[in-house]
Amino acid sequence: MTSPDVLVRVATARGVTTLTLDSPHNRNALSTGLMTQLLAGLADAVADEAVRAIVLDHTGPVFCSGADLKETAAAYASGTVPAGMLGDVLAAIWECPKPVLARVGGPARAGGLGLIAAADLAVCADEATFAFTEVRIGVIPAVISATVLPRLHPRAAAELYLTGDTFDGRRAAEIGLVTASVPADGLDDAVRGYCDSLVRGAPGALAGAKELLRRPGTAELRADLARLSAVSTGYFLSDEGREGVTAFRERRPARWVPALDD
Ligand SMILES: C/C(=C\C(=O)SCCNC(=O)CCNC(=O)[C@H](O)C(C)(C)COP(=O)(O)OP(=O)(O)OC[C@H]1O[C@@H](n2cnc3c(N)ncnc32)[C@H](O)[C@@H]1OP(=O)(O)O)CC(=O)O
Repeated sequence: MTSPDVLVRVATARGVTTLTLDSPHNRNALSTGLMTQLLAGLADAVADEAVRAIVLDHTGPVFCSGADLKETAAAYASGTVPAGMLGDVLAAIWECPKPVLARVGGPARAGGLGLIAAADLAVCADEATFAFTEVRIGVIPAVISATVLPRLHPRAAAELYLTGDTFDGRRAAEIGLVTASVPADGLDDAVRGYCDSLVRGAPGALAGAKELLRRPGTAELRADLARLSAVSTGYFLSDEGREGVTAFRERRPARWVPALDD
């Protein structure tokens, strides 16, 4: 029997801590509770000298469905939305001195793509699907841009941010959103192979190599994320954001203004 209060499971073996998003009922949506536990799991893995690498995994069919739109809908009553914490999570992954690898066995949407892009390595199943759905919800991929844009070609970013269209694992690998896309039955072997390589590295050298990869530096990232969190909050609180989130909760198409001609 698993406790509903545990949204991120932690297991450590052979130098690798696996943080498993475990909220399948809402497709591992980025609720405040899940993000709090993810931040705690990351901090513990960083502090543990026995840990050389971190894997972000998931239970259920979906890697991550992005911002928790039901929590957001409920928060409208208080005139605010829980948008800021995602920036802290992305910064914690991006700045983590230990390599982080995302194991993506199923779909990821919007904020979930921020997690994948923040990770140093990401391996997905060919059948996994991806989409920057934000504009269809009336918001923009603001916070996640801090990690996604350094990975993507500007042309791919423009196409995918503006259309919200769904793409598969092979395309995700082509455009650099993931490191590799493999048949689903080879996913665990591929993840294990990368982890075996990662744990062979000297811990200090791994941290130093990550710092090189993160230039121009973490101060800029933090400042960028603070600004982007405010932008994101503004969109979630806008008329379009409220309509998109409400339409999601009511399981109906969003009604944008002005409406399209028939
Ligand atoms: C970070 C920033 C922005 C965002 O992240 S906006 C979030 C955008 N997210 C989405 O558009 C994803 C919405 N979800 C889906 O498209 C699908 O659920 C899925 C991920 C493709 C999975 O499909 P599947 O058929 O497997 O599951 P269901 O659709 O039947 O959903 C099951 C269950 O889960 C609930 N749920 C799904 N996604 C969310 C979510 N994001 N938040 C809350 N709840 C979610 C869904 O409502 C169902 O619940 P029921 O009670 O069973 O109805 C902005 C920035 O970067 O700044």
